[in-house]
Amino acid sequence: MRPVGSKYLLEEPLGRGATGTVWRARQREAAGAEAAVAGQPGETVAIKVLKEELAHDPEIVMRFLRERSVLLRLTHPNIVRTRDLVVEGDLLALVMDLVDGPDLHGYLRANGPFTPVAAALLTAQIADALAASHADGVVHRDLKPANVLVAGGRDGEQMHPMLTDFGIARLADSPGLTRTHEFVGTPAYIAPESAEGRPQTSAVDIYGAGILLYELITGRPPFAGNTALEVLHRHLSEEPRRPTTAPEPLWTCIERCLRKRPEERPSAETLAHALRTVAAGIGVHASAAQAEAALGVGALLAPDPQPAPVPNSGGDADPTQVLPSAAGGYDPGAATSVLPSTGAPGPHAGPHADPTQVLPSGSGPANADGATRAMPPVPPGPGGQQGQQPDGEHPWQNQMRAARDRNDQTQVQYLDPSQDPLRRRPQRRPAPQQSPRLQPPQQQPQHQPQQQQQQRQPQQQPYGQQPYPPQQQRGPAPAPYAQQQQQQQPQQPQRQSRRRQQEPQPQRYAPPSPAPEPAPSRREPRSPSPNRTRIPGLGCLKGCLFVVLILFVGAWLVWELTPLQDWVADGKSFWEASKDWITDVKGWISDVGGPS
Ligand SMILES: Nc1ncnc2c1ncn2[C@@H]1O[C@H](COP(=O)(O)OP(=O)(O)OP(=O)(O)O)[C@@H](O)[C@H]1O
Repeated sequence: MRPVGSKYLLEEPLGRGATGTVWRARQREAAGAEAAVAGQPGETVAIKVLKEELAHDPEIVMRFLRERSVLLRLTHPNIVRTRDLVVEGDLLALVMDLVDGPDLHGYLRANGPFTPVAAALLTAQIADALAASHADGVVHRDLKPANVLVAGGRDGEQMHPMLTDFGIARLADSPGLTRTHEFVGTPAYIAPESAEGRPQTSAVDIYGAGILLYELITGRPPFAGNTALEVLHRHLSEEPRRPTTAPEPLWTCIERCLRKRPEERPSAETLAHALRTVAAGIGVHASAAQAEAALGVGALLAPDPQPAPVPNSGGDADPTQVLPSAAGGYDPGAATSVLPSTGAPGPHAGPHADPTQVLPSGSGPANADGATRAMPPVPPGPGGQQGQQPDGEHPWQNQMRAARDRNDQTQVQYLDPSQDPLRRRPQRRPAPQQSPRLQPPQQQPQHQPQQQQQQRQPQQQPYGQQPYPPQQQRGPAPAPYAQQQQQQQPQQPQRQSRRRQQEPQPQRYAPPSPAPEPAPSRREPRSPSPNRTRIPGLGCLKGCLFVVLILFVGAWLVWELTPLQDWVADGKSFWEASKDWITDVKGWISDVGGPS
């Protein structure tokens, strides 16, 4: 097992995403005061180890530390709690509560679409989580089924969705990673303004909630295509079609969320209320008043008057400029990608964006937005003045060093390379309902079509053995909800995860010393052939020569050892005798016919 910081041990990978790998891990000892949750020795947690390329980028490391307080204080029953942030050497990790359940993407693939009532109630809880985070100035920006973990749901329990990956989009959105004018997100879930590089607000999460709701009731997102470019175009230009399975009030909610103009979308709080009204009014036990309220849900869905802004999220859109570059393979349902933005660089983004713009300071444009408000104050430097380190050190580098010092206390212990969990990949296991996945685009150099090719793969299946309740058996739900859920068959759920293409693993723990445990037996590698030179046709030539030799020897033996020679001689006499015989016959014939 591999230690992360001095407090945690990674046990097994749970899944891999675009920004890192999530591990089941165990707490070695209680975390320090800097953690939001101290935890107990032996406690199981989930740890997201961010990709090395993120961890190597000083800008991202600083952003990681800057976001520390935002992430740690974000608590809500429908948000996966971040317990601690670990900086160890150049390893960055988020310690989270371990959620015992599949993600919504895997659940959906295993169980099929939800009933409208169930989908409305589930999305209402997700909207609750969004409302709480938006109130705190935090916009998720990567809402999708894979980022919703589902706890509960067994033995009649009600499903409990929990939103995860908060702040990850913000981390990955660093100029260090995206370098040029790009955005981080999932094409199927990207809001039009993000696709165009226009400024983003919390309305992007509402758009994501609309897509999610659509996917929950149909099993697929409304805008699909073979390339990211195609999907982006559809988000920008196509109106979603009402699915046959969507009751009118529910469609009203979806349609409002999917408005192209962000300022026409409702707030998360309004959406949650509207969805509960719809769920109560479309069930079979709905009263006349409830049904009427559901039909009038449009009146509830007023546009959000004050959406929370996303800092540095583009501007000055020019869709024609960059859209054609957003081509490439595309996984419609899954992966978070770093995509080229479809807009021109805005005042706070782009290749020349000044990262310090997002640093809290007394004034300036960065301070005007909500997310900046949520950031912790800049600590004073050694000289007591913020941002004025003698060697021009970035004000956040103190924190970075302090965090590293804190975590570098980790004892360096021998780790057999074959046992290093960071070298292992999530296990691929057969899955009953694995959906075929398309290859998403891969990240390309600057100004090129880029996306990260990712592949979902089945992974450890902690739920594979346990019957997860089907949507129609999901426990004490509101009466209409429970009744509506009697049309679908139960299936085994499974967790699914994504794996980026051949992502290199951190290899920091391989000091040579005796192995504490015997390494698992491995197949002996096949020894290479001694004849390493391959001559085309040599085998055939050798075969032919061998056959000729055999024939020659055989013929010689037959000639010498059999009476063939006598037979040949006899054959000559016989031939001559035959000729004499023929001559005699001819003479006889001429004698017979001659005088007469
Ligand atoms: N707190 C957690 N508890 C249990 N499992 C988790 C937790 N967080 C993530 N997982 C599992 O790990 C998988 C991978 O998580 P990750 O967030 O890296 O994936 P992702 O959201 O698909 O990736 P990305 O958004 O970076 O493309 C998830 O699909 C989920 O099954």
